[in-house]
Amino acid sequence: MTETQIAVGVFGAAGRMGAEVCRAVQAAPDLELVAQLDVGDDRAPATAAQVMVDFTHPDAVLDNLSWCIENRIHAVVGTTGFTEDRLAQLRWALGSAPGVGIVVAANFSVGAVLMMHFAEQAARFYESVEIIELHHPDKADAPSGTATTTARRIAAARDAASRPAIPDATTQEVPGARGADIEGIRVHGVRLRGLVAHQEVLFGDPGETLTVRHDSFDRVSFMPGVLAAVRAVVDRPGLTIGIDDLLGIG
Ligand SMILES: NC(=O)C1=CN([C@@H]2O[C@H](COP(=O)(O)OP(=O)(O)OC[C@H]3O[C@@H](n4cnc5c(N)ncnc54)[C@H](OP(=O)(O)O)[C@@H]3O)[C@@H](O)[C@H]2O)C=CC1
Ligand SMILES: O=C(O)C1=N[C@H](C(=O)O)C[C@H](O)C1
Repeated sequence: MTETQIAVGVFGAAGRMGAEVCRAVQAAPDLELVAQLDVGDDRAPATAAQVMVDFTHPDAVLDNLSWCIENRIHAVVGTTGFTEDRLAQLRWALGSAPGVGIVVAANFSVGAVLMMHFAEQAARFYESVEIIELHHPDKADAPSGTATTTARRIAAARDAASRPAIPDATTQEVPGARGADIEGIRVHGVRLRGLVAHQEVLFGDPGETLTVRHDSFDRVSFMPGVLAAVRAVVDRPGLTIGIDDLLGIG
């Protein structure tokens, strides 16, 4: 490792995302892969890391991050399941570790970040909006973190514009037919072999609709965002949510 390289470790290194992150870090001249950890592995090699990247499981991520904070190691986190309560726990824990940075992002693909941004911009103009997220069938969580984040951002934008509730005359429903209700926004999940990660945000007004769609066809799509976060987090103490700022979006 040269003096200018950032030492990086990966939690979930054998997983779909973790393996891709290991390849991306190894291919980047300014980064050095110093630890690849999976379930049950001794974390000792990770003490050599300046930044740990976590793509594991919502049940595992907080314990990994507590360990990072205790050991004053920055973290870049793509694992889903971050509720407001979990983010508050992280902020509180970071309070005892000045200088340590954590970036948590529901989606590291530049296109998905733009899709969420565009959807947020459109939100105040339309009477109706629904989200369809489409993923590979091996995904553990539904709705996706991206869909949940998008729904929250749209709900906040509608709220700020004093938009009334979305019209829906449904009175008879097979349970689940109208999807999940995330802060008043309907979110529908599709799990289909052949897919990777996709999302459509559908807006409707009298006489017109607008669809904002993003497709990740390959997990390489997440790597520029992950590496940008790894490079940025060493100089970004505290909690950063999303990579919009790092990409200059917003
Ligand atoms: N933010 C973003 O841009 C993206 C986020 N994701 C999210 O990342 C997460 C992982 O996705 P994906 O890679 O597809 O899932 P995988 O199941 O393929 O990978 C998760 C890996 O983490 C391992 N793991 C579980 N617990 C621990 C632990 N405590 N310490 C270390 N490793 C652990 C698993 O091991 P084992 O299999 O033995 O349990 C597995 O190898 C999900 O939450 C997903 O939604 C995915 C893509 C993009
Ligand atoms: O599990 C996945 O694959 C993905 N997870 C993230 C999510 O839940 O939003 C990001 C992307 O959609 C891929």
